[in-house]
Amino acid sequence: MKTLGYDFQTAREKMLERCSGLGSETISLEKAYGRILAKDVTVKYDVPLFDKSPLDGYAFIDSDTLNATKEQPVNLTVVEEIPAGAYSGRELKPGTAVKILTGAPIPAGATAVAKYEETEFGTDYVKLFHPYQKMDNIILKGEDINAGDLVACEGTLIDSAVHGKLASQGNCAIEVYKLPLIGIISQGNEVIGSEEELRPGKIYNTNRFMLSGALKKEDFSSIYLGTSRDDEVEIANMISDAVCMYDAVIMTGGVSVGTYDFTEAAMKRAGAEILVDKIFMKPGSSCCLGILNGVPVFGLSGNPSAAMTTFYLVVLPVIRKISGLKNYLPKKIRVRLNEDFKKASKNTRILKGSLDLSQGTAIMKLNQKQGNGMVSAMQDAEVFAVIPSGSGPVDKGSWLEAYLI
Ligand SMILES: Nc1nc2c(c(=O)[nH]1)N[C@H]1C(S)=C(S)[C@@H](COP(=O)(O)OP(=O)(O)OC[C@H]3O[C@@H](n4cnc5c(N)ncnc54)[C@H](O)[C@@H]3O)O[C@H]1N2
Ligand code: MOO
Repeated sequence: MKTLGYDFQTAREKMLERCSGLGSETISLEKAYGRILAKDVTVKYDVPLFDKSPLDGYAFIDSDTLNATKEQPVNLTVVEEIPAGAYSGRELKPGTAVKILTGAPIPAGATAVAKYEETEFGTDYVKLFHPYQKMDNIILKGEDINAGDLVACEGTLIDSAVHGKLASQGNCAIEVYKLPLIGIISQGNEVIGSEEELRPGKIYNTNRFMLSGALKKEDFSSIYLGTSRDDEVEIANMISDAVCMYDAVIMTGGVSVGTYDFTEAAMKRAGAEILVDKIFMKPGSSCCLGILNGVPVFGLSGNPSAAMTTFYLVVLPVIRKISGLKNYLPKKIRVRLNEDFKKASKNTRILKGSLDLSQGTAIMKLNQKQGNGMVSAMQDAEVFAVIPSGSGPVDKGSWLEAYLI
């Protein structure tokens, strides 16, 4: 008897509120890409560290150019060259200029930069043909990042931009959350491995690869722990072992109400607390989700598309949260259907499709195969759209709430 049924948001919340980030570890900047910050990082050094030139040209004092015209240019004496990486200790005097290269520090006293193309120059002079304003073509110290600013807060993914910001502060040790490792268990007397000979009634295991691939796409590592027979004790033992070694366990199969569906009984036998035993959506309603020794255990449908629906809407956000990520929920958008969806939806229905952004709006191209047991239903899927329960057929051009997967 199923008594713990919820909409997918509530089911997800039930699991999320019982899970949190693993401990932290300190790693080098070299290894930081793709990891998640375990504490706020503030800036030590201004970026840039000094006022600098954005151009190859000449630096000078703006007031020297007050009367410069095309006909009567101002002629300044070039006293020095400052390439990037060099530094001039001299203060610039009126009537003089320095040749300066992109990225080089502006010398003391200089207040403007002109690019080569606007000047006429020789080795020891430069002519300027119009007046310049104070700070023309000067990148100011701290303009990009100010010392004391927050580089990124706890729970942020170190993507290439954040990695760059961290790198701007020198070779620092970075505190990140430990990486979760996920165990995958398949279930079913009918399920065989791809190396095995196909016999009548048997099927090849597709779910383990769909799950491990979807995890890998988000940089989560998983290990396939094998396929159990439809046997309550065997499944319970696999779950008990798995929660000692892994930070989350995902199983498929055996969550319905048939004679050979043992997931819930096995989870209970292993000592798990069951938090959800049904989700009000199609596909993906059949599931059994719980916690054992603080480790989330997800029993998903054996049907491939049903399993992946629950995976993206419920399981992945929980795994993201365990990994320390602050933004763990799937991104919500609105999409327009590219064709009629003719069936009425008694339950909340999750449609799969791809996104076409070429016409300036998010158009969802419905996958032609939507069945809960179909492997093809997930092909090219980028977005899950939600048809609310009780809806009739949905017309082409209708707007639906959707989630990016
Ligand atoms: N009397 C009822 N029967 C069913 C109901 C129901 O409400 N009442 N719900 C149906 C729905 S909806 C779903 S979804 C499935 C859920 O089934 P199970 O989670 O118990 O999964 P199995 O029966 O073990 O398998 C279902 C299907 O998937 C195939 N399978 C299993 N594992 C794999 C794998 N690793 N790779 C590929 N395919 C797999 C399996 O052979 C079955 O065909 O229950 C309905 N029944
Ligand atoms: O429960 Mo099934 O998972 O609706 O497709």
